[in-house]
This record gives sequence, C-alpha cells and structure tokens, in this order.
Amino acid sequence: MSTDDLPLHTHKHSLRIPFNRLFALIYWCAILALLYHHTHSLLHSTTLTSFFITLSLLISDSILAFLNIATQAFRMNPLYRKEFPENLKRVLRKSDLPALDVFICTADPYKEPPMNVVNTALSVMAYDYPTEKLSVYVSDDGGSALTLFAFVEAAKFARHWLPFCRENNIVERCPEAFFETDHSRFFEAENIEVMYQGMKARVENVIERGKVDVEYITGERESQVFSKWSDGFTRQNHPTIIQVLLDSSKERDITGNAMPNLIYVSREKSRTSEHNFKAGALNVLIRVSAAMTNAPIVLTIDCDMYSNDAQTPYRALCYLLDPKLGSKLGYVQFPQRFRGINKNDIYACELKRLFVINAEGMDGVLGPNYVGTGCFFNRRVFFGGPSQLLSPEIPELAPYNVVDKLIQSTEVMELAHTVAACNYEKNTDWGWKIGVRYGSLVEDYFTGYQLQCEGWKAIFCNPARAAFYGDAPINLVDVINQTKRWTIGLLEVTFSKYSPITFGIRAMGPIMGLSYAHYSFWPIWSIPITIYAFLPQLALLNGITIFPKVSEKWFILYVFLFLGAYTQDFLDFVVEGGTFPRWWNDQRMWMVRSLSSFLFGSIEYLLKSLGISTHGFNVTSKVLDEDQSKRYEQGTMEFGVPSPMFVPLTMAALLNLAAFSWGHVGAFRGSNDLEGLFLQMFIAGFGIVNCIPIYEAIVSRSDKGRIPTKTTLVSLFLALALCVGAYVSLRN
Ligand SMILES: O=c1ccn([C@@H]2O[C@H](COP(=O)(O)OP(=O)(O)O[C@H]3O[C@H](CO)[C@@H](O)[C@H](O)[C@H]3O)[C@@H](O)[C@H]2O)c(=O)[nH]1
Ligand SMILES: [Mn+2]
Repeated sequence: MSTDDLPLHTHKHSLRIPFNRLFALIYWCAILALLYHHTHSLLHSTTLTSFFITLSLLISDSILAFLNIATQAFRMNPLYRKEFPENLKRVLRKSDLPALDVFICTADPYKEPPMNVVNTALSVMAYDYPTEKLSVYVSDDGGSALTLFAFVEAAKFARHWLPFCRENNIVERCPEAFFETDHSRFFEAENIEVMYQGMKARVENVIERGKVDVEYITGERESQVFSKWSDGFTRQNHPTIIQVLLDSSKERDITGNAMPNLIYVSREKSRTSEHNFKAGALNVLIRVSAAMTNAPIVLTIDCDMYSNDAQTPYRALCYLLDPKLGSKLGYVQFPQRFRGINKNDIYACELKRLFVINAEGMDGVLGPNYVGTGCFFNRRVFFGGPSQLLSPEIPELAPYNVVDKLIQSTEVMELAHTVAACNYEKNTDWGWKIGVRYGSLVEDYFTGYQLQCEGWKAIFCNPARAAFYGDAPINLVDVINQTKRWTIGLLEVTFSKYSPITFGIRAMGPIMGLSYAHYSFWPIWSIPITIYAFLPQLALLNGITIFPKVSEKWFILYVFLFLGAYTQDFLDFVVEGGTFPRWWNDQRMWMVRSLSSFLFGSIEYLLKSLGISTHGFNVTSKVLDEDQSKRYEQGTMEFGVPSPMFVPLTMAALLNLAAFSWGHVGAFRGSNDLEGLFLQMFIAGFGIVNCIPIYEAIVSRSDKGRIPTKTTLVSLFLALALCVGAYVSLRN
C-alpha cells in the first residue's frame, strides 16, 4: 500500500491570513502617521520640557512599532496540522520503526523532587513503542545520590508498571496522574498502587534524611553504586557516574517482555571548568547515548513534564519518517502545556502566544522554535546543516554510527565515561557548531534558531490530547525570576553576532528573522511600558497635556492604534480557545514582566557583559508550599518575599492612583483641561485597573503573600521623589 492512499498528515492554512495581512498594512500606515506626528512635534517643540516629553514618546512608540512588526510576522501565514498515526502503523512494520533515545534533565533534588523526575521517566518508558527500541537517559546535574536512589526504585517499579499499562491499555501512563484518576475498574490497580506508594514513601524518606541509608540498599551491586558518593563528593565537584539501571538486552518485566534501557548519567563536574548548564548536560547525553545506543531519533524532555499520550512517538514519526518532507526536517516540536494552572491563569504562565499561537505562525514558514522540552529531533541535526555533515572528533559519536556492542560492555562504558568528562569538549566544536549551542541562558531558543539558520526545517505538532503536561511556577517571584533568566538569555542572542535582526534575516528571510527577533527583543518592552507607566501620570499631576485633545484628529489615531492592537491580541487568544479573564491576566502580566523581569534582566545582562556579575541558570522551584498553593487556587497574587523587582511595580501602582485622583480633583475644581488630559486620565485609569491586585496586596491582606511593608515604603518614597523631580523639571 502506498502512502498516498494513507496520508501520514495534512495541514490547512488559517482563514484569517488575508485579513491579517490587510490589517497589518492598515495598522502600519497608522503607525507611520503617529511617528510622523511625533517627529513633527519634536521639531516644533518650543520648550525643553516639551522636547524631552516628545522625544520620550517618539522613542517608546518607535520601539512599540518595531515590536509590532515583529509580532505581525507570526500572523502572515499560520498553519494548522493534523497527523494520522494509525496510518503510520499500517504502512510500517514494527521492526522498521527507528530506535528512540529520550533525554530527561534534572538539576536539583530539592527544587525538582525526584519523585516528579521518576514520573517523567516512567511516563515515557511506558510509551506504546517497541521497548527494545526505547532508551531513557536521565541527566542529573545535581549529582545526587537521592535522585539515583529514586531511579533504582523506579527501575524495579517499572517492571510492574509497564506491563500493567500495556495490558490494560491505560491512557494515563504517568503513575502519579493515573492514581489521581478513578482506577477502580482495573483489577490489579490496587496492587500497583500499593507498590507505587511504597516506592514514594521510601524515596521521600530518603530525601528527608538527606542520604541513602544502608537499610534501603539491597545487594552488593547497589552498595557499590552508592559508595561513589564518598567524602569530598559535591554537586560542583565529582567524577562521572553512569549507571545502567535497566539493560534492554537482559532485563524483562514481570510478564517476560523486554524492558527499555534506563540509564542514569551524572556528568563529571569540577569547579574549574565551564558546565554550560542544561546545554552542557544535553551535549553529554547526546554523546553518552551515541556511545550506547545512538538512536536516530532523540526526544528531549524536562523533568517537570510528563508524557500524557502513549502514541506521541508515532505522531512525531508521521513527519520525521515522511520521505516527502525531505531530509531537511530537523525536529518536531510539541507545545508546552501545563497542568495545575488556576482558573484564570493569574500569572499568565500558560504562555499560549509563545507555545501555540506564534508556533503556528512560524510553522507556516520554516517551522517553530525549539522550546527545550517535548521535542523530537532527527539526531543528524546536531552535526551541521542538512547539506554539510560535520564529523565529530571521534567516529563513534557520528549520527549514523551503528552500535554493535552491548551497552554494559567495557568498551562502551569506557567510551561513555570519556565523553562525559568535564574537559572532553575542550578544543572541539561541541556547543559551537555541534550539539546544543552555548552562549545563551535560553539554550533552547538559541539552538533551534541556529539549526534553522543552518537550513533545518521544523514542524509544530499540536494534537488535541496534550502530548506532554508540565508544571508552571505558581508564585509571582518564581514567575518573574524565570522571565528574568529568559531576558538575560535572549539579550545574549540579541547582542551577539547571531542577532536575528541581522544574521537571522539574512539566513532565513524577513519573516523568520523577525519572528526570532520578536523573542530576542522581548526585554525592550520594558522601555515603552516604563515610559507609559510613569510619564503621562507625572505630566497629569502637573496639569501638563502630552497627548492630542479629544477633538483633534490625532486623537482618533490613538484610539485606533490602541483598540486595534488590543482587539487583535484578544482575537488571537480566543481563537485558540482562551477566555476573556485569561487574556486579561495575560496582558496584565505582560506589563508586570516588563516592569520587573525585563527591566532587572536587562540590568543584569549589562552587568554580566561588563564582567561585573555572573548570572547562572537559576532552576525554577517545582516544590509546592501548601499555603501558597491555596492562595494560588483562589487566584490571589503572591508577593510574599521582599524582592527589589516589586518596587517599580508598586511605584507604578501608587503613581497611577495618585495621578488619576489628582486629575479628578483638578476636573472638579475646573482647573484642568479635561479634553486635553483625557488620554492621560485614561492611561492612568487603565493602569489602576491592572494594578488592583497590587493595591489589595498593600492594603487589604494579612496573609503571608501580601507586599512586605518595607517594599511599600521604599516604593512610596521613590514615587514621591519622582514626583518632586517631575515638579521641578516640568514646571520650569
Ligand atoms: O544546570 C542546569 C540547569 C537546568 N537544567 C534543567 O533544565 C530544565 C529546565 O529548567 P527549569 O528550571 O524548569 O526552567 P524553565 O524556565 O521552566 O524552562 C524553560 O526555559 C529553559 C531555558 O531557560 C529551557 O531549557 C526549558 O526547556 C524551558 O521549559 C530542567 O529540567 C532542569 O533540570 C539542567 O539540566 N542543568
Ligand atoms: Mn520548567
């Protein structure tokens, strides 16, 4: 049977494309008119004050204009795909399926509970895929015996879990998620649950004690393994540990079926060499897996995600094995989707735009960016562009090399240890031309970008049933710290020789280049948002009009630009199944991120590039505090810890309130020109509505998540100082 009768996938273009393009054109004319208006006013400004005010507006609106073009890039050709895994199974025999290596990264047993990591691993080990072709590699940058212990336990449990899932055709193959559902109809479920809970109790107990006690170690082999954690072994300084926990060629489950390979890897660490965070960890896994199995398909997944659909590999293979897509297909990216987000997503962590809407937009051109997890790669992409194969320094690591030795043989184990050493990459192309790329804290973005510049294409696969589910941060500090790390990483790309705006546009054309620029320039949102959060308000407090009057024709332009951008953003959001409250919170968080993460991230980037400070990969905590979880469920924002990043936010909240009130006072007294100040009043009012959670957190809350008094006082003081400064300079 040919694949023509049984298609592997289809796609359709969005019906909104012509409208989007037309609207972009109209909107652009409006932007040009606005920039003309500002330039004209600038040239005709009569006082120094009005000159600086107009200049600020010109700068912020030029930035908004640029960011707008970059956003329009996603709207030029969105594409929706559908694949038919059942057809793949019909045209392909089981024996023809390619082998699959899965990489799971973890970095800290206290921020990333090993039980979660184990659940991630079990969910992919239970893929509905020939087990002898499946290998799961776990990279532990925390170098923790506790994590290894959890995996020793998981290997034992998997012998029961895998056949249980297979025989009962279980849909939820992540144990934790499965036991949360009603499972009374499965005959053996109770037994399995007892086993699972036993394992969980042992693992959690070991974590609580902080070490693996002898009573938990069974047999000579295990005690040998754990003896590697000798004195002097620290997270930053330790030898390589590679432990084959399950060997497919030897191990069977309780029904006699082969088990997948399960391999624990903690690469060598020393204080004197660079480790390059997750990018370095992934490169070690690429090499270690090359030595052991060298599967042509590689799946990367973070330890805070799990597989939610056992058919996912077939979906990815519908594309990766399709000869019609040619040999240029580099990777198939699934969206990050999250479980446990509260009803209205108060921290906008769903990031629908980033993970779905924009990905569909890029899919219509050359393919989505890589988002670090839930991505199936053709192993070949890590070794140069489609038409330029770069050979690694040793032939065993080359993408098409066939491993013909047992994974536990001395040669293979020796090679695996060699390539996991911390000095191995010295004087090689790893991280620069080969493998996952170094030089940015957003290694995912940077790597996908470089691969696409090299000529690789990508595909966005977004099935109705989520392929993967992950955890999103559930308190504000974690959210803004995460975005701050991204900010630093993105700026590292913006100001490198690979800047999307120059290099990217040249390599991939304007639409892809602008799409990537949209991300790399995210942080500059902080400039217009900061200006609009403070300048109109300070002017309002001083009775100075800075925008056109309601009766002027330029006023209509402002209304059109504001409503146009907001409405289009809203439509994009609801078409993808978003709700109004979620969209509202999304736009609010965008301002919050701009005044905190983007602002402070840019400063830290600056300090980092001046060599004044170093900023590492600060892993997001995945541990849930009960009180916090409760407040999160209720949709209350969590400010709790005193962070300087809350100061600009609080200042903006106070200032907008003051300006809005003072504006009203002026109006009642008749001293204000209401027509002229209308837009400023509107902006302050809009600011206030967005700041409601901040006022609540200052005034009406007594829980631990309220804004610390110190933060409020510092912000109040600085806001007053700003007012005095404005009074002195604006009234001259
Ligand atoms: O030195 C490190 C630091 C992190 N990680 C792993 O990297 C992953 C992502 O870390 P996390 O703290 O969850 O960061 P997020 O901001 O949630 O992750 C997003 O952003 C990262 C880039 O900043 C990408 O790597 C991720 O895939 C993407 O989901 C986790 O599995 C970590 O264990 C390591 O393996 N080694
Ligand atoms: Mn994460």
